[in-house]
Amino acid sequence: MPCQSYSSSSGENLRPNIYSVINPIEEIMNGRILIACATKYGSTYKIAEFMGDELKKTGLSADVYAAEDVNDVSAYNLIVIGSPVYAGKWLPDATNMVQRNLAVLKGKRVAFFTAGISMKDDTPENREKLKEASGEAGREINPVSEGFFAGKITYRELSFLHKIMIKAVKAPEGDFRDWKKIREWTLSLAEYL
Ligand SMILES: Cc1cc2nc3c(=O)[nH]c(=O)nc-3n(C[C@H](O)[C@H](O)[C@H](O)COP(=O)(O)O)c2cc1C
Repeated sequence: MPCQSYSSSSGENLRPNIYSVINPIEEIMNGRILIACATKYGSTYKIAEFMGDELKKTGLSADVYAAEDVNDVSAYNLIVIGSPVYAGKWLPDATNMVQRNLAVLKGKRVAFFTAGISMKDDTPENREKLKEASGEAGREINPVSEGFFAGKITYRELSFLHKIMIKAVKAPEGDFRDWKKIREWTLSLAEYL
Protein backbone atom coordinates (compact mmCIF):
# COMPACT_ATOMS: atom_id res chain seq x y z
CA MET A 1 0.00 0.00 0.00
CA PRO A 2 1.33 3.45 -0.75
CA CYS A 3 2.63 5.51 2.06
CA GLN A 4 2.96 9.26 1.90
CA SER A 5 5.95 10.68 3.69
CA TYR A 6 6.68 14.29 4.21
CA SER A 7 10.31 15.21 3.90
CA SER A 8 12.25 17.97 2.28
CA SER A 9 14.39 17.51 -0.80
CA SER A 10 17.44 17.53 1.44
CA GLY A 11 16.01 14.50 3.20
CA GLU A 12 15.42 15.97 6.67
CA ASN A 13 12.06 15.22 8.28
CA LEU A 14 9.62 18.07 8.43
CA ARG A 15 6.97 18.61 11.05
CA PRO A 16 3.47 17.89 9.64
CA ASN A 17 2.68 20.81 7.39
CA ILE A 18 -0.62 22.17 6.16
CA TYR A 19 -0.73 19.60 3.33
CA SER A 20 -0.41 16.67 5.73
CA VAL A 21 -3.31 18.05 7.77
CA ILE A 22 -5.61 18.82 4.86
CA ASN A 23 -4.97 15.63 2.92
CA PRO A 24 -6.43 13.16 5.51
CA ILE A 25 -9.45 15.44 6.00
CA GLU A 26 -10.04 15.48 2.26
CA GLU A 27 -9.79 11.71 2.17
CA ILE A 28 -12.37 11.31 4.95
CA MET A 29 -14.72 13.72 3.20
CA ASN A 30 -14.22 12.43 -0.30
CA GLY A 31 -13.52 8.78 0.36
CA ARG A 32 -10.65 6.72 -0.87
CA ILE A 33 -11.01 4.63 -3.98
CA LEU A 34 -9.01 1.54 -4.87
CA ILE A 35 -8.90 0.27 -8.43
CA ALA A 36 -7.64 -3.32 -8.55
CA CYS A 37 -7.17 -4.63 -12.04
CA ALA A 38 -6.16 -7.86 -13.75
CA THR A 39 -4.63 -7.91 -17.22
CA LYS A 40 -2.78 -10.19 -19.60
CA TYR A 41 -1.59 -7.84 -22.33
CA GLY A 42 -1.92 -4.53 -20.46
CA SER A 43 -4.89 -2.93 -22.22
CA THR A 44 -7.29 -3.35 -19.28
CA TYR A 45 -4.68 -2.06 -16.86
CA LYS A 46 -4.45 1.05 -19.04
CA ILE A 47 -8.20 1.46 -18.52
CA ALA A 48 -7.65 1.23 -14.74
CA GLU A 49 -4.88 3.85 -14.87
CA PHE A 50 -7.09 6.13 -16.96
CA MET A 51 -9.88 5.76 -14.39
CA GLY A 52 -7.48 6.61 -11.57
CA ASP A 53 -6.32 9.74 -13.42
CA GLU A 54 -9.89 10.84 -14.15
CA LEU A 55 -10.90 10.44 -10.51
CA LYS A 56 -7.83 12.32 -9.32
CA LYS A 57 -8.64 15.19 -11.71
CA THR A 58 -11.88 15.66 -9.78
CA GLY A 59 -9.96 15.84 -6.48
CA LEU A 60 -10.74 12.29 -5.33
CA SER A 61 -8.13 9.96 -3.89
CA ALA A 62 -7.63 6.91 -6.12
CA ASP A 63 -4.98 4.18 -6.00
CA VAL A 64 -4.47 1.76 -8.89
CA TYR A 65 -2.96 -1.68 -8.26
CA ALA A 66 -2.54 -4.97 -10.04
CA ALA A 67 -5.25 -7.24 -8.59
CA GLU A 68 -2.67 -9.88 -7.70
CA ASP A 69 -0.93 -7.41 -5.35
CA VAL A 70 -4.03 -6.45 -3.37
CA ASN A 71 -4.21 -8.08 0.06
CA ASP A 72 -5.83 -5.40 2.20
CA VAL A 73 -8.79 -3.28 1.09
CA SER A 74 -9.85 -2.12 4.54
CA ALA A 75 -8.65 1.49 4.09
CA TYR A 76 -10.90 2.13 1.07
CA ASN A 77 -14.49 3.35 0.86
CA LEU A 78 -15.05 2.16 -2.69
CA ILE A 79 -13.23 -0.70 -4.37
CA VAL A 80 -13.34 -1.00 -8.15
CA ILE A 81 -12.30 -4.42 -9.48
CA GLY A 82 -11.63 -4.91 -13.17
CA SER A 83 -10.67 -7.74 -15.51
CA PRO A 84 -10.62 -8.53 -19.19
CA VAL A 85 -12.64 -11.56 -20.22
CA TYR A 86 -10.86 -14.60 -21.64
CA ALA A 87 -13.02 -17.43 -23.02
CA GLY A 88 -16.01 -16.00 -21.18
CA LYS A 89 -14.34 -15.60 -17.80
CA TRP A 90 -12.53 -13.03 -15.68
CA LEU A 91 -8.83 -13.69 -15.18
CA PRO A 92 -7.91 -15.68 -12.03
CA ASP A 93 -5.92 -12.68 -10.70
CA ALA A 94 -9.23 -10.80 -10.35
CA THR A 95 -11.37 -13.67 -9.01
CA ASN A 96 -8.62 -14.70 -6.57
CA MET A 97 -8.35 -11.10 -5.34
CA VAL A 98 -12.07 -11.17 -4.58
CA GLN A 99 -11.83 -14.51 -2.73
CA ARG A 100 -8.76 -13.37 -0.76
CA ASN A 101 -10.50 -10.19 0.41
CA LEU A 102 -14.07 -11.49 0.47
CA ALA A 103 -14.87 -10.89 4.15
CA VAL A 104 -13.86 -7.20 3.99
CA LEU A 105 -15.27 -6.65 0.50
CA LYS A 106 -18.70 -7.81 1.68
CA GLY A 107 -18.88 -4.84 4.03
CA LYS A 108 -17.76 -2.31 1.38
CA ARG A 109 -19.14 -0.69 -1.71
CA VAL A 110 -17.64 -2.53 -4.67
CA ALA A 111 -17.90 -1.80 -8.40
CA PHE A 112 -16.82 -4.12 -11.22
CA PHE A 113 -15.68 -3.44 -14.72
CA THR A 114 -15.09 -5.95 -17.48
CA ALA A 115 -13.37 -5.50 -20.84
CA GLY A 116 -14.03 -7.75 -23.80
CA ILE A 117 -13.76 -7.52 -27.54
CA SER A 118 -17.45 -8.44 -27.86
CA MET A 119 -18.39 -5.04 -26.38
CA LYS A 120 -17.31 -3.56 -29.72
CA ASP A 121 -21.04 -4.11 -30.28
CA ASP A 122 -22.71 -2.77 -27.16
CA THR A 123 -25.84 -4.93 -27.11
CA PRO A 124 -27.87 -6.18 -24.11
CA GLU A 125 -26.82 -9.75 -25.04
CA ASN A 126 -23.11 -8.90 -25.06
CA ARG A 127 -23.43 -7.04 -21.75
CA GLU A 128 -25.22 -10.02 -20.24
CA LYS A 129 -22.40 -12.36 -21.38
CA LEU A 130 -19.75 -10.12 -19.81
CA LYS A 131 -21.84 -9.84 -16.65
CA GLU A 132 -21.53 -13.61 -16.28
CA ALA A 133 -17.73 -13.44 -16.64
CA SER A 134 -17.04 -12.58 -12.99
CA GLY A 135 -18.77 -15.87 -12.01
CA GLU A 136 -18.72 -16.70 -8.31
CA ALA A 137 -17.09 -13.32 -7.49
CA GLY A 138 -20.09 -11.47 -8.94
CA ARG A 139 -22.58 -13.67 -7.08
CA GLU A 140 -20.75 -13.19 -3.76
CA ILE A 141 -20.31 -9.41 -4.00
CA ASN A 142 -23.38 -7.88 -5.62
CA PRO A 143 -21.55 -4.79 -6.98
CA VAL A 144 -23.10 -1.31 -6.74
CA SER A 145 -22.26 -0.65 -10.39
CA GLU A 146 -20.83 -2.60 -13.34
CA GLY A 147 -19.04 -1.17 -16.37
CA PHE A 148 -18.70 -3.15 -19.61
CA PHE A 149 -16.13 -1.90 -22.07
CA ALA A 150 -14.77 -2.87 -25.45
CA GLY A 151 -11.13 -4.01 -25.28
CA LYS A 152 -8.15 -4.32 -27.55
CA ILE A 153 -6.56 -7.11 -29.56
CA THR A 154 -3.23 -6.85 -31.34
CA TYR A 155 -2.51 -10.17 -33.07
CA ARG A 156 1.26 -9.80 -33.06
CA GLU A 157 1.30 -9.37 -29.26
CA LEU A 158 -0.62 -12.58 -28.57
CA SER A 159 0.92 -15.86 -27.44
CA PHE A 160 0.91 -18.67 -30.01
CA LEU A 161 -2.08 -20.35 -28.33
CA HIS A 162 -4.06 -17.14 -28.00
CA LYS A 163 -3.42 -16.30 -31.64
CA ILE A 164 -4.86 -19.66 -32.69
CA MET A 165 -7.87 -19.23 -30.39
CA ILE A 166 -8.59 -15.69 -31.57
CA LYS A 167 -8.23 -16.52 -35.26
CA ALA A 168 -10.51 -19.55 -34.79
CA VAL A 169 -13.33 -17.33 -33.53
CA LYS A 170 -12.45 -14.60 -36.07
CA ALA A 171 -12.26 -11.94 -33.35
CA PRO A 172 -11.51 -8.52 -34.83
CA GLU A 173 -8.11 -6.93 -34.37
CA GLY A 174 -7.99 -3.35 -33.08
CA ASP A 175 -8.23 -1.00 -30.15
CA PHE A 176 -11.93 -0.52 -29.42
CA ARG A 177 -11.57 1.10 -26.01
CA ASP A 178 -14.07 3.97 -25.81
CA TRP A 179 -12.43 6.46 -23.48
CA LYS A 180 -15.49 8.71 -23.37
CA LYS A 181 -17.68 5.84 -22.19
CA ILE A 182 -15.03 4.76 -19.68
CA ARG A 183 -14.76 8.32 -18.33
CA GLU A 184 -18.54 8.64 -17.97
CA TRP A 185 -18.82 5.41 -16.00
CA THR A 186 -15.79 6.27 -13.86
CA LEU A 187 -17.16 9.67 -12.88
CA SER A 188 -20.54 8.11 -12.07
CA LEU A 189 -18.80 6.16 -9.30
CA ALA A 190 -18.53 9.30 -7.15
CA GLU A 191 -22.16 8.83 -6.13
CA TYR A 192 -21.20 5.66 -4.23
CA LEU A 193 -18.72 7.39 -1.95
C1 LIG B 1 -7.48 -16.00 -26.02
C2 LIG B 1 -8.45 -14.87 -25.91
C3 LIG B 1 -9.76 -15.11 -25.51
C4 LIG B 1 -10.67 -14.04 -25.42
N1 LIG B 1 -11.96 -14.30 -25.04
C5 LIG B 1 -12.87 -13.29 -25.05
C6 LIG B 1 -14.23 -13.54 -24.74
O1 LIG B 1 -14.64 -14.64 -24.40
N2 LIG B 1 -15.10 -12.48 -24.82
C7 LIG B 1 -14.70 -11.22 -25.18
O2 LIG B 1 -15.52 -10.32 -25.26
N3 LIG B 1 -13.39 -10.94 -25.42
C8 LIG B 1 -12.46 -11.95 -25.36
N4 LIG B 1 -11.14 -11.69 -25.62
C9 LIG B 1 -10.71 -10.30 -25.84
C10 LIG B 1 -10.06 -9.70 -24.59
O3 LIG B 1 -10.96 -9.65 -23.52
C11 LIG B 1 -9.59 -8.28 -24.92
O4 LIG B 1 -8.63 -8.39 -25.94
C12 LIG B 1 -9.05 -7.51 -23.75
O5 LIG B 1 -9.01 -6.13 -24.10
C13 LIG B 1 -7.65 -7.98 -23.35
O6 LIG B 1 -7.27 -7.33 -22.18
P1 LIG B 1 -5.76 -7.28 -21.64
O7 LIG B 1 -4.92 -6.58 -22.69
O8 LIG B 1 -5.85 -6.49 -20.39
O9 LIG B 1 -5.31 -8.68 -21.39
C14 LIG B 1 -10.23 -12.73 -25.70
C15 LIG B 1 -8.90 -12.49 -26.08
C16 LIG B 1 -8.01 -13.55 -26.19
C17 LIG B 1 -6.60 -13.25 -26.59
